[in-house]
Amino acid sequence: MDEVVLEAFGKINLYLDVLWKREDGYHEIRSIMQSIDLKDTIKIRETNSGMKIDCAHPQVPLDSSNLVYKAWEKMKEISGIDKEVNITIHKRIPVAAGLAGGSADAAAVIKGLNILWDLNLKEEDLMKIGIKIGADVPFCIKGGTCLAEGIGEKLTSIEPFKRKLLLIATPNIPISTEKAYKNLPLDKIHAHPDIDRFIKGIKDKDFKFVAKNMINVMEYSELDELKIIPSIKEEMIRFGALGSIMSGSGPTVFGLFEDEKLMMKCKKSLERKIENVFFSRTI
Ligand SMILES: C[C@@](CO)(OP(=O)(O)O)[C@H](O)COP(=O)(O)OP(=O)(O)OC[C@H]1O[C@@H](n2ccc(N)nc2=O)[C@H](O)[C@@H]1O
Ligand SMILES: Nc1ncnc2c1ncn2[C@@H]1O[C@H](COP(=O)(O)OP(=O)(O)O)[C@@H](O)[C@H]1O
Repeated sequence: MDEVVLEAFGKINLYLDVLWKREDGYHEIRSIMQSIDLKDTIKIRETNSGMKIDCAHPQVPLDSSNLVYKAWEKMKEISGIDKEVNITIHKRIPVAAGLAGGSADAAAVIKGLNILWDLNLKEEDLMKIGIKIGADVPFCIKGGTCLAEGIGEKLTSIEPFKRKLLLIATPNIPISTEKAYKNLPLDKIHAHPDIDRFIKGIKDKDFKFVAKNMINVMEYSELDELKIIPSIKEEMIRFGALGSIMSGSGPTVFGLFEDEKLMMKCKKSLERKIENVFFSRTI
């Protein structure tokens, strides 16, 4: 085999709490991470003519700063295999949007090279490689519905929260994750919501409870780029979403709906002011 094609699924945070800043600059978090059916497609092909990345999306770098390049470098280092590859990214996940698009692509390359190079590494080993690239990469390798702790790398699968209707609205305002964390006034976040109760809601399949209790403390980040968030959330609720919050460091806002027709109406309304509005489902 000299070629593999993989799907790289995006994620949302159904719950995101930031606890404290560590000495290494990273933040300790507690999150419920959820895979969604919005995906990039990654093709990895062995080549002798130099490492090359192809992607038609103008915001995706094609050099060594691309997370797929870093994933290839790490896999070479760990396996001792020094083979060049051509990686083609079909980008559908909005970039720098809080949906972990770059991390999903890196996760797909880690999994893909494990297959292509016959490494037989276990999922846990792949996740350890993933954390060297980014905090969201281990989750993108594992997928599903997980409690994420530490900086996002300590993952515990919980009851699946599948096939829930999502409306996703991504304003065209790329946000740097680093800046969003830096501008988070941790001293003002006093009430940390009850995650155990939230997880119980997922286990009990209490969809309404989950939808109404979703929370993302990163919405408090003091960035001008995030000023648009409350109005999108309000519009989602006005049109019948059972709950609506920002995903990750934003600016994507998603709403959980029960009624497809209401969701359709909401999409039409939001499209008047937001560039990217689309339907998705949890997986
Ligand atoms: C906020 C979250 C929530 O799932 O997602 P996104 O909005 O990026 O999708 C994650 O914590 C983001 O994970 P990820 O985007 O992989 O972060 P990384 O590339 O590892 O780190 C980028 C920068 O964010 C900050 N960072 C990241 C993770 C974390 N737990 N604490 C941090 O302080 C650090 O300043 C780091 O330099
Ligand atoms: N494969 C990739 N896809 C998207 N962005 C990438 C990729 N590799 C590196 N990047 C860079 O990473 C930044 C964050 O991208 P992304 O992972 O989409 O956002 P987020 O962390 O908010 O989910 C982008 O600004 C982009 O320059």
